[in-house]
Amino acid sequence: MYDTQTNAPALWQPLLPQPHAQSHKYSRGYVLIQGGYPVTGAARLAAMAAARCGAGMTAIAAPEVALPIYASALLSVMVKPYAHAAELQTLLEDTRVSSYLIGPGAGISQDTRLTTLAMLATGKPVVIDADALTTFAGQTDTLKQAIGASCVITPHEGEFKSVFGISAAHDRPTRITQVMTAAQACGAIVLLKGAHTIIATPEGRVLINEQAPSTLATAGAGDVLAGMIASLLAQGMPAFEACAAATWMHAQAARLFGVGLIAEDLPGMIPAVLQALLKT
Ligand SMILES: NC(=O)C1=CN([C@@H]2O[C@H](COP(=O)(O)OP(=O)(O)OC[C@H]3O[C@@H](n4cnc5c(N)ncnc54)[C@H](OP(=O)(O)O)[C@@H]3O)[C@@H](O)[C@H]2O)[C@@H](O)CC1
Ligand SMILES: Nc1ncnc2c1ncn2[C@@H]1O[C@H](COP(=O)(O)OP(=O)(O)O)[C@@H](O)[C@H]1O
Repeated sequence: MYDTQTNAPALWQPLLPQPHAQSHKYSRGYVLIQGGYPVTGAARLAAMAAARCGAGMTAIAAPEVALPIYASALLSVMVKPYAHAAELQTLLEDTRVSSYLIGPGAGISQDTRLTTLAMLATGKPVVIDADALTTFAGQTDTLKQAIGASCVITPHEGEFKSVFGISAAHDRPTRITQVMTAAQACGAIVLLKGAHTIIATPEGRVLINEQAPSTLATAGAGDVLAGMIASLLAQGMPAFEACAAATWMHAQAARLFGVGLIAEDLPGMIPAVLQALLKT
């Protein structure tokens, strides 16, 4: 049996990170995002969301060929170009990095898979989304062996099916049980996205987020959510609460914006959502 709670700020609000007088940019959390090529929009959306959620430093590690695209479209987000795998590994080993995100726009390739494993090998929090998840299709055991503390995977239904080999059920109790079983099987927090997002830990904690507006069904909204989770993890928020807070704030940002929402609109709404949460 499980006890499913509905996601609400009371569950995580006191744990939201806040800067203090002694903070510097690196001490506020450093999110390193793998930037893809030729799909570059997804990592940029994630990076803007990570920065707006309070990480003091957000950087995109990008193949050298993509440097002009990333650098011309980003100001506060740093771009770290690499020419080959060894240079990327050096970027990953920067001791100041406090969380990683891989998947948005990464491409379904052996390189993406190896970079995901290299991120996991650091022992720091990792968010695995989109293409990076797909590179582990049907390989839950491999994921489980590689996953250490604070790993979050964020599949939509299609990715859930490809990684865990089962279609997410439509009836709620079965769906929740499936996500809990998936979390146990891979040893990570599993966040199954959808109109109602389910968040489950390997230890059996589970939450359901119910306040997302249907305007969130728009390209890139999931990339924004992944960046938000990575940001809260980088700032030291416990992983389950970071997932719950990011999912709630993501939905709230969309609600505040209203109709006509596109993914680019979400990062800019985060400050108003955070401000209201930190005031109450
Ligand atoms: N601005 C940018 O740069 C953006 C870049 N992006 C990046 O592009 C990359 C590939 O993105 P993508 O959309 O081609 O792949 P993906 O989402 O896996 O769809 C493939 C197939 O999966 C299915 N499917 C999808 N969603 C489903 C669901 N909820 N529930 C069930 N099934 C679902 C559906 O197939 P069907 O089931 O309909 O046959 C669909 O045709 C990826 O790296 C991403 O991060 C995007 O984030 C957009 C903004
Ligand atoms: N009908 C819906 N109602 C509310 N939220 C939705 C709905 N459909 C999708 N979402 C949310 O929108 C986001 C879509 O993410 P995802 O499927 O990864 O798209 P993308 O890959 O384009 O970023 C998720 O946060 C999901 O929970």
